[in-house]
Amino acid sequence: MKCILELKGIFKNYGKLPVLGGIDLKLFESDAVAIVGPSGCGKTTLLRVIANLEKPDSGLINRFYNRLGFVFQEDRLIPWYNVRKNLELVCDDERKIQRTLQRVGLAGFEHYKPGQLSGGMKQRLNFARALIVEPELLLLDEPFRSLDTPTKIRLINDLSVLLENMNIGYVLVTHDMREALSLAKRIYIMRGRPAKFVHHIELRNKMDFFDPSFLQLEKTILSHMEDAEAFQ
Ligand SMILES: Nc1ncnc2c1ncn2[C@@H]1O[C@H](COP(=O)(O)OP(=O)(O)OP(=O)(O)O)[C@@H](O)[C@H]1O
Repeated sequence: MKCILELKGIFKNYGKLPVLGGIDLKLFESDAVAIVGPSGCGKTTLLRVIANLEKPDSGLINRFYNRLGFVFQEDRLIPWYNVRKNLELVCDDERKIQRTLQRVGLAGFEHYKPGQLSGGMKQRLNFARALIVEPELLLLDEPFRSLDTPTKIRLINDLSVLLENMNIGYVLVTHDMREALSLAKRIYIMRGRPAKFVHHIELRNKMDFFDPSFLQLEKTILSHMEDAEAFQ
């Protein structure tokens, strides 16, 4: 399997605050990875380092992909532009706009402004903005935050199928174990100040949101995260 990204010994401080303390990670084509960890441990910082939006203080990054998509934690939509115009800001190829709207389930909503969309539809538009460039690697920073459970489950299922069909590798950052277990095949647990990966879990397949074996895995992951709270 082709490696698309390799991180070796990544360290990052913000001034005197040590945030990342030696992160190693290798991602492959069509990979499905989740990173979980307590709030403030450095998950977003790691995504920003991967996306080259932050420079690490030391460490090595090898990038073997051409295009990257990023779904940011905060909304990056322009409220006075409609759906189409929000996409045109990223890519003005009409065929790609149509195809992407179909893919994310927003065909027919081209003329809606973000304020006229539901939370789930707004997030579909955020996915569309990241997917329209047809990335080989997609970074997802808490993409289901503030969505109600039924909307979240529908979105997770749709996104999981879509990313698999498009052969896109992705890294999902989340606090939510169920999101991680539903979307990832490898889950890394980050903890400490500065943060490292302290544990990782390999799953044979992504799991259904209501899989009965969820509880045990959720407990295992949480036990590592609770240690983290005590550690800080
Ligand atoms: N630009 C910045 N300048 C200074 N400190 C920062 C900056 N960005 C983040 N930090 C600090 O770095 C630490 C890690 O932040 P980061 O946002 O990466 O954590 P996180 O795990 O993604 O948190 P959350 O899950 O709450 O989003 C925090 O203590 C935060 O205050």
